[in-house]
Amino acid sequence: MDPSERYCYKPTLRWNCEVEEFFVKAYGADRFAQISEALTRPSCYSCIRVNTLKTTSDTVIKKLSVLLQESGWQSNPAGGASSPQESNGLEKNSFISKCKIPNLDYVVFVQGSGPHTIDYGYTEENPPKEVIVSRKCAEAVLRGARVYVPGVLACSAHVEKGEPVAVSVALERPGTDGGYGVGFTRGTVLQGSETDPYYFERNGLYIGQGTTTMSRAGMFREPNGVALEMTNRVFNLPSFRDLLEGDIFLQNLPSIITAHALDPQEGEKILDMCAAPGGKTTAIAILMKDKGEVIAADRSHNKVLDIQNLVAEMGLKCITCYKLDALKSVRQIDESDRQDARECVESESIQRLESSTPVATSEQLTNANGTSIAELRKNSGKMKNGVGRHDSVGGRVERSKGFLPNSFDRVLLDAPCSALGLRPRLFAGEDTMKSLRANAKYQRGMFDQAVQLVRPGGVLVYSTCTINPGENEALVRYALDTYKFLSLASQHPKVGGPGLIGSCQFSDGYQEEWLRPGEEDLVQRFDPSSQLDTMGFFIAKFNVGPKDV
Ligand SMILES: C[S@@+](CC[C@H](N)C(=O)[O-])C[C@H]1O[C@@H](n2cnc3c(N)ncnc32)[C@H](O)[C@@H]1O
Repeated sequence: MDPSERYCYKPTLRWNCEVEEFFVKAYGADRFAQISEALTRPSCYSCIRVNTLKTTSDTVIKKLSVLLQESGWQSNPAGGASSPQESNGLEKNSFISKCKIPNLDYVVFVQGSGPHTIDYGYTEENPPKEVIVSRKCAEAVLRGARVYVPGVLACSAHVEKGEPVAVSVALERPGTDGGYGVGFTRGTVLQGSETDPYYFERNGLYIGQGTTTMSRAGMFREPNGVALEMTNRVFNLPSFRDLLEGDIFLQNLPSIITAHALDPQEGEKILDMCAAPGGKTTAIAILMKDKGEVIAADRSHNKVLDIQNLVAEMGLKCITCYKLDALKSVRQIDESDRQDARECVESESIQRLESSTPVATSEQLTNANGTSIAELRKNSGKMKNGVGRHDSVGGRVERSKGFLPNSFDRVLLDAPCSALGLRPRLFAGEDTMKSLRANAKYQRGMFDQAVQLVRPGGVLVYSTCTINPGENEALVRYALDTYKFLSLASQHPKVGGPGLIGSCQFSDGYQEEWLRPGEEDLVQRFDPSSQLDTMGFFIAKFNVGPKDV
C-alpha cells in the first residue's frame, strides 16, 4: 500500500442518488462535482464580524494578532494549496485583514491554510497509532475545534496519555437495514492491521495528527473532556474560543451580507423569525446602532436562551427575544384579546400591546371612548419599547402569542433548511428528495406568515444555507406567483452570484419552477466552489407593495 494514498484527505461526498441526479440536472455535472468537492473542505479563512458599538476593526486586528500569536497559532499560508483571491475582499499575503467590500470594513478575515500533507510517521513494520472520530467531530475539527471525548469512536490498543496518533473519520455507509451507519461499535480496538474494522474505508480520510490528553481507557470511560489536542491539521484555521467575547462574532460572510440586504434603519421595528443563535439578529441591531426595536424569535427555548446570552454579551439593548413558532407568528385575535386590549387602554398600559402580548391591529381595536389605539400609540412616548424587555434573564424565556399583521417595517426569515451549503460536510446521504420537499413546504408555511407581518412599503428578506434550488429559487417563484404585491428588490452589497433560471420536472409528476429570466441577478447565490470560498447560501429580498391590490 502506498501510504500517501492512505494517509491523506481526499473525501468524496456521498449523496442520495435521487438528490444527486436532481442537483446534476440543476447545476450540470461539472459544476455540481466542484460544489460537492468544495463542501468537503472548510473555507480557507475565518470571517469575524466586529461589534462596532464596542470597538473597531483596527483594535480587533491588533488584539487578535497578539492573542493568536501568543496561542502559538500560525497561519502557515505557504503550505496552503488554496488561497482566497483579492476579489473577495481579502488582502493576499496578510494573515489578518479588513474586508474590502464597500461598507464591510468592520468584517475581519483571518487567513487559514490547507490542505496540508502530513507525515504520520508510517513505516510498514510500525504503522502509526490511530484514533477514529465521528463525522460531526471531524467536521468541527476541520473548522479548528479540538477532539472531545464523545467524538472518539475507536482507538488503537495500548495508547497512553501524550502519544501521537493519526486521526481519521468514520463516515456513514449504507447498512443492511436500508439506513446508514459507521458499521462498528464505539470503543473498538484498532490493531493497525488490515483486519481492523473500517480499515479500507478510512483510506483518504485522515484529518490530522493529534497528541492524546488521556489514555485509551480514559477516552471510553470519561463522559466528557478533551481527548486529544490536534498538533498537525490538514486545514489550519484558528480557534476564537473565549477570544474578545462581545467584541467579535465569528460569522460567515453571506450571513453578514444578509443583514445588509435587509437594510435595517435606525428606529425601525424588525422581526427576525428564526433567530437563534442570534448571529443575524445582532448584526441587524448593530447596523441600526442599537436604536429601534428588533424582535428575535425562535421555536426552541434553549436556543432563545442562546440569543439572550449573545445579546447580553454584545451589550445590545434594542433586541427582545421570544419563544415563538414561526408557523404561528401571526397572532389570532379572539374576544379575550379584545377585552385585554380595552383593559389595557383603560389602565393606560398600552405598552403591553407592543411587547410580548400584542393583541390587535389599530384598525381592529378601539378603546372604550372610541379612540383608536393607533392614535394612542402615536401619542405615547413610552410605547416603543414596551414592558418586559430584558426581563428574560437566566433561564427564563418569554413566550409570544404572535404579532399583528403589518406590524413590522422589515422581516428576516432565515429559514431552517437542509443546510446543504454548510462546510465542511462529509456526508449528505440522509437528505432525500422527500425530505428536501418537506423542507420547502415548511419554509413556505413560514413565508406565508412573514408576508402578513411586514407592512406595505416594508421589506422581507428570505435566506437559507442550502444549495437546494427547491428551498431557494422555488420559494421565490412561489412567493412572486402567490403574492402579487411582492417584487424582488436589488441587494447591496451584491457579492453572491446569480440564481438559477428554469424548472425541473420529476418522474413522479412533481414540478419545481425556479427563476424566470431577468430575476436571476436580483438574488444572491453563494456557490461554495466559487473564488469567494464561502458556504453555500441564498438571499432573496422582496419589496412589499400595497396589499389590497
Ligand atoms: C438557520 S437557523 C437560524 C440562524 C440565525 N438566523 C442566525 O443567523 O444566527 C434556523 C433556526 O430556525 C429555528 N426554527 C426551526 N423551526 C422553527 C419554527 N417553526 N419556528 C421558529 N423557529 C424555528 C431553529 O431553532 C434554528 O435556530
